[in-house]
Amino acid sequence: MHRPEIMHPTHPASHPHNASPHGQTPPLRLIAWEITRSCNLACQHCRAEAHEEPYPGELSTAEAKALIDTFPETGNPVIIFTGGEPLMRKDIFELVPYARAKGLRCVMGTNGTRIDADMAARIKESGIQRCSISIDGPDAPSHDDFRGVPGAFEASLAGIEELKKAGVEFQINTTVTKHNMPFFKKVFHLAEDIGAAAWHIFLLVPTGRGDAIRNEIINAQEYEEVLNWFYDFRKTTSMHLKATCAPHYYRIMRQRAREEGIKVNMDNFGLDAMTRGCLGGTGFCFISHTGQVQPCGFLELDCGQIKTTRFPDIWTSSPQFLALRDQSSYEGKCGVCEYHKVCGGCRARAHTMKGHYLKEEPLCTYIPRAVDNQAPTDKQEEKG
Ligand code: HEM
Ligand SMILES: C[C@H]1O[C@@H](n2cnc3c(N)ncnc32)[C@H](O)[C@@H]1O
Ligand code: MET
Ligand code: SF4
Repeated sequence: MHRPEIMHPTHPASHPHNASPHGQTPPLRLIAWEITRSCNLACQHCRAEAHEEPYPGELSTAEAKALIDTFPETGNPVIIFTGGEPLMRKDIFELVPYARAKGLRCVMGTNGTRIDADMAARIKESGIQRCSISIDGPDAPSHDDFRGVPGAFEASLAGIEELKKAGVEFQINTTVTKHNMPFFKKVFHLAEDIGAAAWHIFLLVPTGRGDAIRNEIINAQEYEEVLNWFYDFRKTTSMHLKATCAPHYYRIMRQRAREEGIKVNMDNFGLDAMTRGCLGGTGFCFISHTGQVQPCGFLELDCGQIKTTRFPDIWTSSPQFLALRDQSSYEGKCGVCEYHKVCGGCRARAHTMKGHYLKEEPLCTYIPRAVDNQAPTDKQEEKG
């Protein structure tokens, strides 16, 4: 399928020639913007702890448009309109065309349950280039239980059918947990069967409501297993597969390619060869429903507030973003790992499970060469 517009954002370090408007500041590739936190579902893992009622402090239409005006100053980012449930925001079909008119590429992250024929037509007309729909199990019982509302599975699939009829490309987003790991392959096949352009997996981050289901996080060994399956699935499908919140995938991809004698380059791996596991603060950022800028939606660090500081200035100068762009500020094995530039570890998990966003990724089995040379006690700790 020809998909000229929705580029897979690449890691700025791979593009030293990419001139930035702010000297050393890398261009923004992707912004996830939580335009509302209200939502009609009640998912067990929701980072936003979203509920149906309106949230105070959401940006007004005028504030939202003024924010959009500043996006082109940061590069040419893809804007992900997310939530909460973005379709619950009343002015969504005013904001998307406004952003399109500025030349911005726009996509939407939705649970899909509210998309009927009329909504699908409006989405198409607004200029949204792709929708992600979250599917967390291969059938109604597994999905609905996790998403907190009976009928959610059928409603999401019906929404997808309407998008297809309206000619809107879609991708499936799936959050991997202990509960659905046994059905991983089935969800992959479901995504293929219904014609998804891509399958993006999210690995549970214990934040928001996700904190209460920490025991559902797969362990480091299971991560290796899932990401190795993911690598193998790649060879069998034309869907684009992307591991989000599982930055170790980009290490595993290189380890497997080396074993198989395949070079990691654009010819063999497309843009996966150019991107990085965690782009938070280097090519990606998140803007909350109230205008707080964060490295990602799962890491609630206050990197600046767009109501008081211009968004491009936050992207250029936030101390947290500057730290995330500097390998020497990373602690533990992530700081010395030879895969640092292609992985980076999940900063949100480091924050919620190890106490600080610059600590090492807690769920990685890999022992970097620099650590392997140290005393056995260190190695034990790394393995634990
Ligand atoms: C093209 C359509 C796409 C859609 C609709 C989409 C949708 C989403 C959504 C809904 C989120 C979650 C934001 C949140 O609510 O916290 C997200 C996060 C993210 N996506 Fe995508 N995405 C798309 C493409 C891509 C591509 C091509 C990449 C390639 C690198 C990508 C990388 C990411 C990253 C890094 C995050 C952040 C996850 C985090 O916060 O750690 N996305 N995406
Ligand atoms: C954008 C994607 O993020 C997922 N999502 C929401 N909350 C969490 C969390 N705590 N951990 C991982 N993924 C999450 C949604 O289910 C959606 O599919
Ligand atoms: N509500 C949408 C989904 O479930 C997007 C945001 S999830 C925090 O995919
Ligand atoms: S994960 Fe998405 S669909 Fe589920 S409650 Fe949160 S915002 Fe709503």
